Amino acid sequence: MDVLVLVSGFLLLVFVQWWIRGRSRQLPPGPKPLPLIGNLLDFTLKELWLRVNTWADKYGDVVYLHIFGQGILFLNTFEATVDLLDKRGGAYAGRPYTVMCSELCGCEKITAFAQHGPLFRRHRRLMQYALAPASIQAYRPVVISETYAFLERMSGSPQDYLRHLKRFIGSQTLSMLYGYTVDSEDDAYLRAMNRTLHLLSNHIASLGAGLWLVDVFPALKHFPAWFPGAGFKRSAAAWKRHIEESARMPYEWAKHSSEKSSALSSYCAVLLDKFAENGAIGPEDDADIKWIAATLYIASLDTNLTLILHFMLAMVQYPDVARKAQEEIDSVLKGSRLPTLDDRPMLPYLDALMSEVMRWTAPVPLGLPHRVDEDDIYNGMSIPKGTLVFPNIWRMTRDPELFPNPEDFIPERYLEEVDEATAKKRDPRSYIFGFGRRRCPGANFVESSLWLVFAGMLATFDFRKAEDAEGNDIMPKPEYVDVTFRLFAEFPCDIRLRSGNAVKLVQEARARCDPA
Ligand code: HEM
Repeated sequence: MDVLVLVSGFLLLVFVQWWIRGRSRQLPPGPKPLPLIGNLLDFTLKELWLRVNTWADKYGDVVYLHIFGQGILFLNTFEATVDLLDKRGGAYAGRPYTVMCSELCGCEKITAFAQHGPLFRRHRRLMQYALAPASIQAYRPVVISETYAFLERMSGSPQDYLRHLKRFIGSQTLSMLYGYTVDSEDDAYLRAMNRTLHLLSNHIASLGAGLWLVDVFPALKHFPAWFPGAGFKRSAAAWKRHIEESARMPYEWAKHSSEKSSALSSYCAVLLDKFAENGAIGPEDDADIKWIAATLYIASLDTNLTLILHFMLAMVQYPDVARKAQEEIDSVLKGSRLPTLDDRPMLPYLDALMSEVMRWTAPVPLGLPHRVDEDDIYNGMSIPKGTLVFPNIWRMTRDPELFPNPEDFIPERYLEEVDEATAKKRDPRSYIFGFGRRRCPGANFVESSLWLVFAGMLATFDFRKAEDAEGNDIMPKPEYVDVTFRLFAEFPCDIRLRSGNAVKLVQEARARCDPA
């Protein structure tokens, strides 16, 4: 009898332990996977955020899937995202590790792809210094002069807006990072950097680039490059060379020119000065400054382009909003000059419009993936080490409780009086820049650079719908072309100078920026 009690007790203990372990290994809910390929067929590269939203409706706050065993977790509420990516930030700060991108193409040196380790921490410390509000003041003159140069080019041929925008964002970023002035669209540094961005987005590092076989079967990396089928190794070697060259060239230029007293103040100059104060710059610091600058270029382009294009789309689709913002600008400036950052406190409607652009755009709708570096449990659900975690920023910006009629563009929602907690929850800056230790370090910078573009464009141009051959308005319908950014191709619109005075104001503003 005693033996029976002992054995039953032992079996009960084993069962309880098994049950607890089983429960603790319970993965979050999600669509049912197929053997081996998992949920591969559930994914789409077209507006993936809409598909994820349907999973959120069906399965709730957290949704888990896998592709070939690689776990993928979507966090569908602000609260769940803060719980994991902010509050447990130390464990959730990794990035995906892939043989093709991280190893063969050498992208680990680019901060956005770096694992959560010593290089990442050094980079983030330097970025924090160089992109802090006090340092940003130093780049303001180049930001302003590039903005006016853009408005001047736009006033010559407004219908070429996409070309002007790409040139503007590239020139402004190179200028701010290296103190380098681009004088044509064919500039060698501009071309090299843009090719790096193209390689990363289309061939190496995004979902849109597809899945490399070597990432499913890592042993393939040991094949010699000449081996039939190992073409990926030859491509990776060529791409790696290009990426390194595109980072090296403008940085060498900045180092050389920072020795001259006439050098423009830039991110590189700020950091080179900081190191010079502490003695000679070591090889590790040198490499860090170079790769951070390249990272910042790569991170600036598509994010800025996505936001400015959505701003233009909103101005075309919501002419009353554009008119209201223009009336506010006119009432303060009376057509005497273009708006400057000092005018911002007098233009509250424009501020509300900018917040609404950020919310409505949700430029990186599913953020960038964070990799979990240790096994974790959340609300009784198991999150295995190595899972890639995506914040569902798209859903946060469409929360109907916070934003009634979320698909409509309504700046007035930001003019309502609300308590501090609600204001923080509704501020798109609380989520569009990502979370935790990976949160976008460029958030402070774009706050003033984007405001200046929006204010300048509204002061200078009218945005209308284009007309078809019969004179009917063409409703612009954006075609999203990227899986990471809400980036769309050109859309038909009719952009015109507001008046002859607008050209004069742009030319005067430009002239004030030119060194005497
Ligand atoms: C224009 C609007 C921008 C938006 C909406 C935006 C948004 C984001 C988001 C969502 C992330 C991922 C954060 C995460 O993993 O949780 C990110 C990362 C990053 N952003 Fe931005 N960004 C913008 C502009 C910029 C600019 C202008 C710069 C540089 C001056 C910049 C530099 C970076 C860098 C370096 C990272 C990688 C951070 C890391 O991996 O540690 N961003 N950004």
